[in-house]
Amino acid sequence: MAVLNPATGEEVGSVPFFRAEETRRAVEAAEKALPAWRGLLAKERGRLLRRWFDLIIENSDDLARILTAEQGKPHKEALAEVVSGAQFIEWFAEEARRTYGETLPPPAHDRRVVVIKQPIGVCAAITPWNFPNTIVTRKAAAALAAGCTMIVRPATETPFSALALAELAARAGIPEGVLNVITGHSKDMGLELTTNPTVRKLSFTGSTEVGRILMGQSASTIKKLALELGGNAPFIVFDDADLDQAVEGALASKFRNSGQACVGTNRFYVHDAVYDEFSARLAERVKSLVVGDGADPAVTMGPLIDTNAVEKVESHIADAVDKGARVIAGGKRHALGRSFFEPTVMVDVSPESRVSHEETFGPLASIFRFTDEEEVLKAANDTELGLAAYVYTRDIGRIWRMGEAIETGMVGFNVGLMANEAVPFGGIKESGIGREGSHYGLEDYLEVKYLCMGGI
Ligand SMILES: NC(=O)c1ccc[n+]([C@@H]2O[C@H](COP(=O)([O-])OP(=O)(O)OC[C@H]3O[C@@H](n4cnc5c(N)ncnc54)[C@H](O)[C@@H]3O)[C@@H](O)[C@H]2O)c1
Ligand SMILES: O=C[C@H](O)CS(=O)(=O)O
Repeated sequence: MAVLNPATGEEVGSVPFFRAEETRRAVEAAEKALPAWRGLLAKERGRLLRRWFDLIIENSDDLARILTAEQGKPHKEALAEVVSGAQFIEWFAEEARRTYGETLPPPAHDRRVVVIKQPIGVCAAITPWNFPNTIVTRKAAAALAAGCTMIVRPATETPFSALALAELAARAGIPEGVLNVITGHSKDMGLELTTNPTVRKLSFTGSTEVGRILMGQSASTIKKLALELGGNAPFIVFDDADLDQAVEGALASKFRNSGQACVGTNRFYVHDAVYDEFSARLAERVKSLVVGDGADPAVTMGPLIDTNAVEKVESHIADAVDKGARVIAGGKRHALGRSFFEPTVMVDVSPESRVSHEETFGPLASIFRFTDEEEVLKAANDTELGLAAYVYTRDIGRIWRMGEAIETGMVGFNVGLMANEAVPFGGIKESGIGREGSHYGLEDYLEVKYLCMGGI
């Protein structure tokens, strides 16, 4: 299966196109490796993960170049993703030793209660193309730290980042079968991973539509699930906001990875009192982005993953303009052609527009107006998705009211980027189940077992 560079159309390389049989073999390899891996001391697993982290950092520039070649993001962003991904491994290398159990007050004089934590077992991961390094490591590091083994099926478009990570894991001394990367037919592999009874957990990151399919397929074997799905993040700017902070936060939250980020802003809500100034300043800032091949160090925004993604952005712009919106920056395909698109800012967007309920997943900032807190909270929550939200205000009372009332798994106040290895990353409603990163991320790969000691 050929992998193409989205910036140039050139073939980056090719990978095997496996199907269900090879997937079964990968599951068997993970099952075979499990007893020895879970039998290691936690600190022994931690040392191997730490070595993996060290090798990734040593090879971070090459990993970033692989990432840019297959996914398109600028080298600087790719390097940041590789380092961020490695930091999940560093975190779980340390966290491995903190899979604590406990004793509970006995229910009777002749009983004692002990609670232990054990690894779930063989786990599977299916990952998307937009962050092909860090979304693999945040799953694999937690799974391996807990004593699980894992099969990873990376996105069709971006397999090499995962394959390179697996190569470095092998060089770090992580035994064969502990981390397995397979490439090939997504549906066949997904069906095998969701219905094979040896696989006890599936961790999926991708669209809500596919998450729904995989959740259904997993029911036949009652698999544990971690689902990191679609987003529709609101970015709310109140009249007391620091507009310098808000514009820089907006640029990071909206235009990182050409807007192809699940936690990226999808809807801007700006108070009437600062609407014109914020919009004009964001449009001006956006015009400074340099669009091109991410391998060029001067480039700050790469191509979209493919022309289907471009067509979705165009359809959102056309729909919004039909309903009264105005484009004040960008608005069309870039002169470079292929899947390059001009970073775009639209104002006076109607709440009836598709973009208020559909994830654009592209470099389009759609700015809605609001006048009061109640109105904007209602609008922000008017979606079946609930991953991330951003609020710019300096009013402490409002921060608490919005933080508690917004229906998302994560809320950033006066920041545009908030994901890292030490925090519980994840969504609510149809944005998913479970958390990745922090000790919550390790708990997601452990089973709780109750031991009842009688006859004391
Ligand atoms: N919540 C998060 O952390 C997060 C992170 C990144 C991306 N996403 C979401 O992912 C979407 C974009 O990524 P995408 O286009 O890769 O998503 P996608 O759902 O199309 O694909 C995700 C993965 O699933 C595979 N896949 C697709 N159909 C499948 C099937 N029927 N059975 C098994 N596997 C299948 C794909 O090959 C890919 O590996 C966006 O909606 C974005 O919001 C969410
Ligand atoms: O697409 C969403 C990813 O999870 C990006 S990150 O977690 O913000 O790095």
